[in-house]
Amino acid sequence: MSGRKFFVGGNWKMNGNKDEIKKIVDGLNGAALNDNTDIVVSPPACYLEYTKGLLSPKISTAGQNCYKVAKGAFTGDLSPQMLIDVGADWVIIGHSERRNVFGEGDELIAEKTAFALESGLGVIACIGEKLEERESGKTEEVVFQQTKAIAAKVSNWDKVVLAYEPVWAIGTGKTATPQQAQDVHAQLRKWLKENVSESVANSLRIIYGGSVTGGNCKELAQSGDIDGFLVGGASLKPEFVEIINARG
Ligand SMILES: O=C(COP(=O)(O)O)NO
Repeated sequence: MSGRKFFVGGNWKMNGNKDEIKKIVDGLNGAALNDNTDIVVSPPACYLEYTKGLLSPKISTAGQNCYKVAKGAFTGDLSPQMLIDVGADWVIIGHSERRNVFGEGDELIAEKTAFALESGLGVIACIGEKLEERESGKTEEVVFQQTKAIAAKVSNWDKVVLAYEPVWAIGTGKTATPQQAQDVHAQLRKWLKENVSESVANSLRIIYGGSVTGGNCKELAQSGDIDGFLVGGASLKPEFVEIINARG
């Protein structure tokens, strides 16, 4: 195997309330979870401190986004410092919903990634192509461009996890096949070796997201360049335990 520790994140998106979060966390705290997996859950920001207070220490929390400065006149946004203040160790940046719903571009995502890292957070940096880009053979061009923008601003990759999330697989039930995902992950690792360093290419966790379930996670986890998952819908359900334990 790669020697890279398996990483599973649960992106709860804009879902949940205190009662529902308590039920989810009770389920996770009561489950037998693989010690060889880094586990992170990402509730809406307003529930981060509440969730952290309920969680077993085996599970970390992540923000779903943050801005690129520590404070200021940015109504509605929040900073890496605020996420750290409420116990988060990680932040998801550049999710396709931030790109395609809220119009965040590669440059801003790269700047936010760099500042979050400098502030002490780990970053789950998201990339992925749209269906029309895959169908026109532009998958590699798109994900390389997204990664290149991040690489231009990031000097220390130790606390970066790269999440390949094809937009056409997010929330659709149309999961990439293990071969499709493995192919892109391998190409990304090759790009990193050629454009960043062999050390970063070998050590960076590249995780897959897009309709991962308890039913497909084990097959996906058998691919050598798939180092874990970023899970949406299924992370709100008991099957998230199976996904955490996919690489037993
Ligand atoms: O957005 C996702 C994936 O969502 P789904 O698992 O619901 O496809 N991860 O960040």
